[in-house]
Amino acid sequence: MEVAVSEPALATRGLNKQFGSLAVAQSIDISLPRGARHALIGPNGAGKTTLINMMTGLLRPDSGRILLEGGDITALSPDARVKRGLVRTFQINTLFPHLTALESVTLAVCERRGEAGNWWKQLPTYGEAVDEAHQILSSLRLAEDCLRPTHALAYGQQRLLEIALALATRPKVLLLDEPAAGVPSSESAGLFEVIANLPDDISVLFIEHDMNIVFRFASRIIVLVGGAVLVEGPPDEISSDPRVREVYLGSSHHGAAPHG
Ligand SMILES: Nc1ncnc2c1ncn2[C@@H]1O[C@H](COP(=O)(O)OP(=O)(O)OP(=O)(O)O)[C@@H](O)[C@H]1O
Repeated sequence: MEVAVSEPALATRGLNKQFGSLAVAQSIDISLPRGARHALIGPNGAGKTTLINMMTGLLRPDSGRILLEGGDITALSPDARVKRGLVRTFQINTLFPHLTALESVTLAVCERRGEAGNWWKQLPTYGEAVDEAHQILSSLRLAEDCLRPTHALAYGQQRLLEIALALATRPKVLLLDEPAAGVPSSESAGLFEVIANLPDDISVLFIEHDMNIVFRFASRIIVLVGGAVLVEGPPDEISSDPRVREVYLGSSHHGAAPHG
């Protein structure tokens, strides 16, 4: 399908969701342009993960639409969305501890190529899958450790491996839910540097609570409060926005207040 260049990589239109009487998404209109490095921030319970869950199809919105490169994906299953290029990582570790990084990513490449169940029948092309996996791991600075079992990798490397598995699906849009969760703060900037340097044809939306990281690596910031977008803009505008300051200084949360 030919896609107009002006079409956002991912967009939500009038997205609404209630849990009982609690409105967790209220008329959410978000546009993620191609190549974006956007952050989704907000206090605990603002509805960030719920929004990502609706984008990926884990949760159905009560109303509204989700568009991937202009095409309506609201009714598609999570698997169908991954096949179309909308891929996420989770806050929790979902890795196989005893496989090496290279084995895990090779399996993910084979899965994308439809060879996962019978890779042994495809030995000639299996080498190509290993090469592709190795190249992905190199791009994430994991090549040196790619033959070590996953459980022996540093936690920051394990989080990068999660991203490597997502890259093996050849995503157009990557949704990263706290990709540095649990990583020592001294390592999280390195992890975000890798994310910022992903190829330009991958659009990224990440949830992150560390405001130093958000202001350093996001090109735009979407602030969600009480299930609604409070404000969206570039880091300098967001850091000096009095409404954002009030939300962060006036309520409990587990990140630092925006600086600026
Ligand atoms: N399945 C569910 N059923 C009922 N309420 C839910 C459900 N999932 C989330 N909630 C509630 O919806 C609100 C939004 O939750 P969500 O996890 O999306 O927030 P968040 O912004 O991601 O928070 P955090 O920063 O703590 O991860 C919270 O009040 C939460 O308790």
